[in-house]
Amino acid sequence: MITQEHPKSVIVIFGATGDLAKRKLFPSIYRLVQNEKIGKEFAVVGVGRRPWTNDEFRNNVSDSIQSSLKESKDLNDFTSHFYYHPFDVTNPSSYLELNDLLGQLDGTYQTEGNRIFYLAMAPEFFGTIAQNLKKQGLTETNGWSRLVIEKPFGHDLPSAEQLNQEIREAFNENQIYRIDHYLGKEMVQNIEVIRFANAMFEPLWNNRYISNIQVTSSEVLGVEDRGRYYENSGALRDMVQNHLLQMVALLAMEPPIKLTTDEIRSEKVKVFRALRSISEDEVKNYFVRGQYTSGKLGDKELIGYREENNVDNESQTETFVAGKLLIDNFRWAGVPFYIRTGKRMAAKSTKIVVQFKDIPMNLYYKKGETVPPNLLVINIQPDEGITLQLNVKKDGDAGDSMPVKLDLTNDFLDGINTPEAYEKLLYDCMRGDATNFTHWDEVALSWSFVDPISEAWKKGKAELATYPAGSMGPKEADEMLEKDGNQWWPVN
Ligand SMILES: NC(=O)C1=CN([C@@H]2O[C@H](COP(=O)(O)OP(=O)(O)OC[C@H]3O[C@@H](n4cnc5c(N)ncnc54)[C@H](OP(=O)(O)O)[C@@H]3O)[C@@H](O)[C@H]2O)C=CC1
Ligand SMILES: O=C1O[C@H](COP(=O)(O)O)[C@@H](O)[C@H](O)[C@H]1O
Repeated sequence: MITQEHPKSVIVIFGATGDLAKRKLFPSIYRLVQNEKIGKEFAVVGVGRRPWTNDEFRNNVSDSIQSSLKESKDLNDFTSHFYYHPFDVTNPSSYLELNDLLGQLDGTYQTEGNRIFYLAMAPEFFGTIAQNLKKQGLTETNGWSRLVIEKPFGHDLPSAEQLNQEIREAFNENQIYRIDHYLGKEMVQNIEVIRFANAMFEPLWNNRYISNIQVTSSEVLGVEDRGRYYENSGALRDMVQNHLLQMVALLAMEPPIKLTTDEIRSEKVKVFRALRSISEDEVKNYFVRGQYTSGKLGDKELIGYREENNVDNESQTETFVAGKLLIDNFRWAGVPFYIRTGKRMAAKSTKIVVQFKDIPMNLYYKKGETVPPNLLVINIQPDEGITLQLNVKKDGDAGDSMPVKLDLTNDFLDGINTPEAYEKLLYDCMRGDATNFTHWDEVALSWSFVDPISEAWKKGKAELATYPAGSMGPKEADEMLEKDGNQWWPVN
């Protein structure tokens, strides 16, 4: 059941001394309190191995908030709800002491026995933690207990199945919240509303009127200090298996009969089932992988991926992926969904471009010229909003037209006040709303789609292209669309 307001809970963060907790989780909890989404009935217990005291932990939380948010007030009051409990999560007996602390905090903060266990740690610990929580009795409370799991959920389908089995021995599916932070982004959540609340789009949202859909998520950052993780992951597992496929599912799904978690998830699952699987030998025709070499962004000289920390100097890991997806159902037969993502690209931008089919006859452009297509652009980040590219009469020339953009960016959204994705997802989890978390079926189907691609690459069945850091990816990604008579639309 979904709680309507002011959910109460103790939140245990495993990995509370790590990067994700500091950059995303603490500021999100702070904003939930400041925005009065949660009241005083909450406590946070941080777990890590570092021998910090409560005070050291609280100082770290304060620093994180001051460095991530423009304004911070009442920090002492806020951090007084935070407790640190150091232990190695592989040590079963330590969970008993943690349970005692949770019992005390339940009483002090009147959290009604509700517990969130947030696993902000490397995935190899997920199964162990879940099982220890169950075995040592931490899930037996008067209230509810929920498990939030960070990505990546496994490395491929077999490892994801194994992990799922371990977790399911301790928690039911309805207690498990697999986070995909893209599903918490305002404009990703807006995809459904734009599609299903506007009479003008839904009738056109099919293969009769849409030529192709492009989903780009480009990053300016390189791998930073995550080389060790990224070498085993690459862009396919890091971004495509989760964030990009989730956006494709939201764009392609049928209208759910109700806005409930189960109905929405079941429509997304149907999209994953209709995704045309690609055999290892076909991968080179549908996917391009690339790796950045040294380059320049503005005045800044950038090193190549192989020179980054903890990266093999002969690494074959892809830092860029572009792909062409086909969805074999009545609505989408014949419409390519092009996706691309990469690190060290020219711009930080997540954008969806829906390109409509050409008009049947060109009355307005000169012979040989084509009328620019109508484009619906959903800007997910850094700007949020939508633009619609239409053709209008060219000034003073009755027989000519030109494209203009109907820009709804500033009119309805103020990016500064838009809640962080993690803030929304944490709040959803506290309220028991799992709609914007991924169900196991979605995870399993997306691995089934991705596994032959990574297998083909591992076996060298497709070239690893290169691109200079600071560019929009390898030329092979442009050629993939050119073969279909299409082109990538600019992201900025
Ligand atoms: N950082 C990011 O931007 C994103 C991260 N993620 C995911 O979030 C998770 C965490 O990532 P991130 O914060 O970057 O990782 P970090 O390496 O920064 O943090 C790892 C955390 O795990 C703790 N830890 C490691 N081993 C143990 C152990 N045996 N017992 C107890 N604590 C332990 C560390 O504590 P200590 O050192 O004190 O032992 C530390 O708090 C990963 O699954 C990652 O894939 C997902 C999306 C984005
Ligand atoms: O999950 C991940 O996402 C980030 C990009 O997230 P965004 O919200 O900044 O678009 C990516 O940098 C990271 O490698 C990946 O693990």
